[in-house]
Amino acid sequence: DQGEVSATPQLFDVEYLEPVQIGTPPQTLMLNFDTGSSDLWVFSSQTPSNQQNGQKLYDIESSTTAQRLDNHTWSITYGDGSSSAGNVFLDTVSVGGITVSKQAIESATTVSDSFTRDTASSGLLGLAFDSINQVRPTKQKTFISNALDSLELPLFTANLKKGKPGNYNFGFIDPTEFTGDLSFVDVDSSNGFWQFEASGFSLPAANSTGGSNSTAAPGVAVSLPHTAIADTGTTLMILPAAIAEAYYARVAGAQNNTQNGGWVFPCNAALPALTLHIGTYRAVVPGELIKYAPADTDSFETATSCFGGIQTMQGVPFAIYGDIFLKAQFTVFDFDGPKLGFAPK
Ligand SMILES: Cc1ccc(-c2noc([C@H]3C[C@@H](O)CN3)n2)cc1F
Repeated sequence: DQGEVSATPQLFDVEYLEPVQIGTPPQTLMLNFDTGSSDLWVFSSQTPSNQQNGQKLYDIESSTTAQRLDNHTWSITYGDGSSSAGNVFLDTVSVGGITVSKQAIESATTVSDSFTRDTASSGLLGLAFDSINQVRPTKQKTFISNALDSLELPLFTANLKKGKPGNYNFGFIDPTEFTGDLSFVDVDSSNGFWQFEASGFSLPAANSTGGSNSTAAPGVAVSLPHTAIADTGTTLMILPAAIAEAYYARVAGAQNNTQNGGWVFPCNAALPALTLHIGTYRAVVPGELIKYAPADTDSFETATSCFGGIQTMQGVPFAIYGDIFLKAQFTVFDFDGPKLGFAPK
């Protein structure tokens, strides 16, 4: 089989939502596909009403194929401290025409505030490795793990875009979605993530006049080996401080302001491209993608201070190449290897 679903960005591309059919007759819920986790959980008829805020629910009782997975529960905490927990059911799940019967559906009996406030999302669909699934006493498989044997190729691709719908494909690589050749890098899945090694970065030559989306020949290359994960469920790029410092040193007026949560800069600043070195691949992230969101008002029209798409975070053992990065690269998540493929688009 082959499948394709749209990936629709929410405000400021904070997350991307994809339609998923659950149960019989099918109930379509918008879920957040997350290559940084491995649980498929949903707001459901078991979610307390005071923790709901209009989210569409998985109505367990009205699905004729729902089966309770007795004595199994789940509980998960995400990188930003948000969390959810509940019971487990098995039911039929389809994504872009790819169907898995007896998929573990994790029904939320509690969700933290940020999920309650996230009104458009009915939950998450994890696309990382089964080893970090949080169902106990017996871990459950992800949708992609269950679907793998039925796919033409054991892979899926992510094609996220700035401010407009992109797509995920399952089981095939669409050559019209990228330019040039794909570059592949080995994945170490021992921590359950799409984890790989990056070797450094480069910035445009200081005196280049290249604008915010210039892809002028990158200037000096800086060797800075670091481990990273490809994470569609993280909005920004969380990078080693050395890279963030070198980048924002090239942005007039940039400052790392802990009270508004990280690196900000004047919205009229010229933002250089950042090029990340992954094996022989040079992943260019244009400056326009790094001008992430207004920081001092709700709109780019009135904001003077803007929040950077490149941030740092204490205590995270690896860099997180999130949506800011993935908006600039066509990415192949290949279970054969496993390996990641990147290409410009
Ligand atoms: C409200 C809300 C909060 C967090 C997340 C969230 N989803 O994936 C991730 C990243 C970080 C790591 O945990 C795995 N991938 N974060 C989604 C939300 F809708």
